[in-house]
Amino acid sequence: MKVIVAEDDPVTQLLISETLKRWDYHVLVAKNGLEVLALLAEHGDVQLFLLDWQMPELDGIELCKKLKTSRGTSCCYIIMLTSKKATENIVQALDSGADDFISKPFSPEELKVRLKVGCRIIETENSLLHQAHHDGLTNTLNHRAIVDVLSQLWSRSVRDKSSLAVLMLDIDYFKRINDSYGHQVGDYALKHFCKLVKQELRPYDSLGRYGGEEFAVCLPSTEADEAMIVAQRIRTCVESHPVEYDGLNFTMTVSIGVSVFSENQQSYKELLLDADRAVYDAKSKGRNAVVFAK
Ligand SMILES: Nc1nc2c(ncn2[C@@H]2O[C@H](COP(=O)(O)OP(=O)(O)OP(=O)(O)O)[C@@H](O)[C@H]2O)c(=O)[nH]1
Repeated sequence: MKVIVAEDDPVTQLLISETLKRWDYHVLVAKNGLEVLALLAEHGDVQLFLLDWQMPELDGIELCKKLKTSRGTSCCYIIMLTSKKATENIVQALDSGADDFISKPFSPEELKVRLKVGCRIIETENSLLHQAHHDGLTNTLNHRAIVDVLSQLWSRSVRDKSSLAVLMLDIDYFKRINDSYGHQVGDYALKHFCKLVKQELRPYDSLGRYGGEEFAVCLPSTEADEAMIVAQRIRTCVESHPVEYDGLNFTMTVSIGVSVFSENQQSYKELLLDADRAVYDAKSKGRNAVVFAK
């Protein structure tokens, strides 16, 4: 696990960082709060912090407040390390957002177990957050999460006048798959479908389960013609990769509606609605088709 150690005394900094490396932590060091913020610009995934209270420029308490307010939903666990010992100091540290407090001089064994507690809490929170945002079957974003992503991207497009496309994907005759082969095979087919779609997307595109066998894809910085190409690629890929399960082999197809951001839209909901209408058109045109929203 990555950990940022902030300590202005070079000897103590070296002692702590070498000890943590021996315990298999990936250690990043800073000598004040500002350096921690600079490190985070490059290592935004760090969640564990060991902060000295008294540091020049930006001290541990002020840094705690900044980290807790700026990191949104991403979990971070802060251990405050200080020679202060009074109850009022502990209260102040925890009140400013620290999760734990160790008084110097401390025993390495105590530091080791407190770091372990931090890792345990970070892992639990990460797993809870993942469950809150993902669909349990397909491991794609769930309905609320994909709508949140779209709403944020839409606001960014309004602000920057940048392009944005949405694809609405609806698997064709999915009920027949369940009816013919059973629900378990239907579940497998949904997972297979999502794997195929994901391999056609860029790392910064988002796929989410909008409902049952309907999925939404957000394509930031994507114009209409590029979105149509991606949609056609997905359609072809699904059609040409049959579901293979326990001796079964059958082809699945998908109907896709495509819509793009325009400055006339009042909300991201219009973008979704347009894509939804286009899927409906694709279905009425015979399915296994891509339709651009008018
Ligand atoms: N196995 C499985 N089936 C699901 C799941 N969620 C929804 N479904 C099924 O998906 C089917 C969707 O059926 P319909 O809405 O009639 O659509 P369709 O059969 O795909 O037909 P068209 O969309 O018109 O092409 C229903 O039978 C649902 O029970 C799921 O998580 N697992």
